[in-house]
Amino acid sequence: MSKPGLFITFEGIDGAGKSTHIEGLATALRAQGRTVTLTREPGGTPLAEKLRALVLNDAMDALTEALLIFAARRDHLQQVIEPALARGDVVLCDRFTDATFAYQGGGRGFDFAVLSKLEQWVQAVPGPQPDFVRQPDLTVWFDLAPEIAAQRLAGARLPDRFEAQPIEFFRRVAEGYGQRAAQAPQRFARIDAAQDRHKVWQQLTSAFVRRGWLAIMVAPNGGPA
Ligand SMILES: Nc1ncnc2c1ncn2[C@@H]1O[C@H](COP(=O)(O)OP(=O)(O)O)[C@@H](O)[C@H]1O
Ligand SMILES: Cc1cn([C@H]2C[C@H](O)[C@@H](COP(=O)(O)OP(=O)(O)O)O2)c(=O)[nH]c1=O
Repeated sequence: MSKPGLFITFEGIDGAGKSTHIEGLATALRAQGRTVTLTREPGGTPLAEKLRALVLNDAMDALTEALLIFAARRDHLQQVIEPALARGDVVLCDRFTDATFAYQGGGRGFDFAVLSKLEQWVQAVPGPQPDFVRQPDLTVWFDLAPEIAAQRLAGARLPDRFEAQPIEFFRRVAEGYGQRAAQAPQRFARIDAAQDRHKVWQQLTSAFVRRGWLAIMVAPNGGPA
């Protein structure tokens, strides 16, 4: 029988080091026989990528921003994530709803109750129970002080609407992630992202080995560590 699908999300403030490791993890999982769907939010479908370009570049108020992000999420869930999980894929998704609570809720100060309502509507999909709401099986949280993230990003790339925010914004975003992790501790694996790349990779793969999702510790190229 084929293995059940797994939905894994990656979170953290900009510059925390997510992108550095996601592809390596996909390679490691593929090397162990899993089919991996690698995707991101906002985005992941042609429509959601158009919405991403608007959200990252155009000025708008906080409600418009939240609605566009959740609209993109609904399309992404229906077109990509749910079909992949139904096939038994491992879905590795760079950001998901925790980012909305952290950035729109924590960062922008938008109403958490409204975000929770949108989460319930948008993530309601056919499932084992009639009122099933899709949530990640695991959320890997790259926890990093905003000061260190800012140093890493300085000059690394052209900032978008979020990356251009002052450090206080990222303090609130980081707090938002902390709150979400405290609300669902069993779903979160916290990574100390201040460590060097190799140690971060080791923490990341350990979280998968502990859950039986990777058989051995593997190097970023898919080989033994
Ligand atoms: N553990 C680390 N130590 C130092 N620099 C890092 C580490 N991990 C990533 N970086 C660098 O920090 C920057 C941001 O990393 P990135 O993976 O793009 O972050 P994110 O995707 O979370 O925004 C990049 O220039 C990357 O090379
Ligand atoms: C998914 C999501 C992302 N974002 C923001 C966080 C990031 O600054 C930006 C894009 O995320 P990301 O893809 O991580 O950016 P990059 O590839 O440049 O590292 O969108 C939100 O504000 N809310 C959300 O719900």
